[in-house]
Amino acid sequence: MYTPPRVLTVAGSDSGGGAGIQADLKTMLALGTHGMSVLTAVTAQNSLGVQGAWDLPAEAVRAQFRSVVDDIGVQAVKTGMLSSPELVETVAALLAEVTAPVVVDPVGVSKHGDALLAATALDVVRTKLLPTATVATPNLDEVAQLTGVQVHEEADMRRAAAAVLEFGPRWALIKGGHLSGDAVDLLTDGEQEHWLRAPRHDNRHTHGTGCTLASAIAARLAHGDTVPEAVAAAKEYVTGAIEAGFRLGEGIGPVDHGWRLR
Ligand SMILES: Nc1ncnc2c1ncn2[C@@H]1O[C@H](COP(=O)(O)OP(=O)(O)O)[C@@H](O)[C@H]1O
Ligand SMILES: Cc1ncc(COP(=O)(O)O)c(N)n1
Repeated sequence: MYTPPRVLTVAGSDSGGGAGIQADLKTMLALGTHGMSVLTAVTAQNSLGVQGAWDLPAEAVRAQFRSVVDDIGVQAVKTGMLSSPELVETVAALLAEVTAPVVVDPVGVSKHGDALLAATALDVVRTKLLPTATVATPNLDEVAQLTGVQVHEEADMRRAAAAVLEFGPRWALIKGGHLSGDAVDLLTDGEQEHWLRAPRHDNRHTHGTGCTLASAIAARLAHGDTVPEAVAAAKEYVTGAIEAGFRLGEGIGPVDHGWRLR
């Protein structure tokens, strides 16, 4: 009997279904894996923004993680919204005991500018969470928050990646989605350098792009891809999902996780 690779997301819930745990699980299914979740926080969220957010107790995060890892096992893990210093610390300690590859999306702020990580948690992200990462996937705002490096053009992305690698992830994927022109990301481990370039789709329905990309990387890693192979496949998937993004509610709609099924 075939058993699909198992992938775990440790992230927050987006009630609107476009980002967070919901985006992660849809992506994992679309890429042929069995998705599992450790919920860190619950948000009341829709296409207009985040209307409320509540953290789960650290004990609940630890218990979910134990339930999944001790019985089912994981072949890759992805982290997203971790919200508070205490939860970042808790998750970093749990990840330290995992041998599977870990994709850390250091989620800071939602597309609408709502904070999803306390400013007081930045230091724990730098010193405890990033060192556990096989791949860290900051967007340009997160790069600036974590390293102080401001990226205004593609040429600045090398400096940004070097600054992120200082915190200890094996690979840094600097996402250039917030620049103009082609959607260009830089993947590097400090030696190899891979530039991933896709046409920019003029589609405002981009809610969940970062979550989707990071989960797709984790799913491909669980299938056994190398990091460069996984990131290339994930970039292709997220680009198609952005192109197919659709209107939902009155604001920014989601990417289409099911685009390959249509
Ligand atoms: N309009 C767009 N067209 C095509 N690709 C995009 C677009 N916006 C973002 N991307 C890509 O989506 C992925 C997520 O990037 P980004 O939006 O910067 O992350 P985040 O959601 O964390 O802010 C990256 O691969 C980026 O290049
Ligand atoms: C619960 C939750 N987690 C993450 C994001 C970031 O979304 P994006 O992928 O668009 O940066 C979000 N809006 N909500």
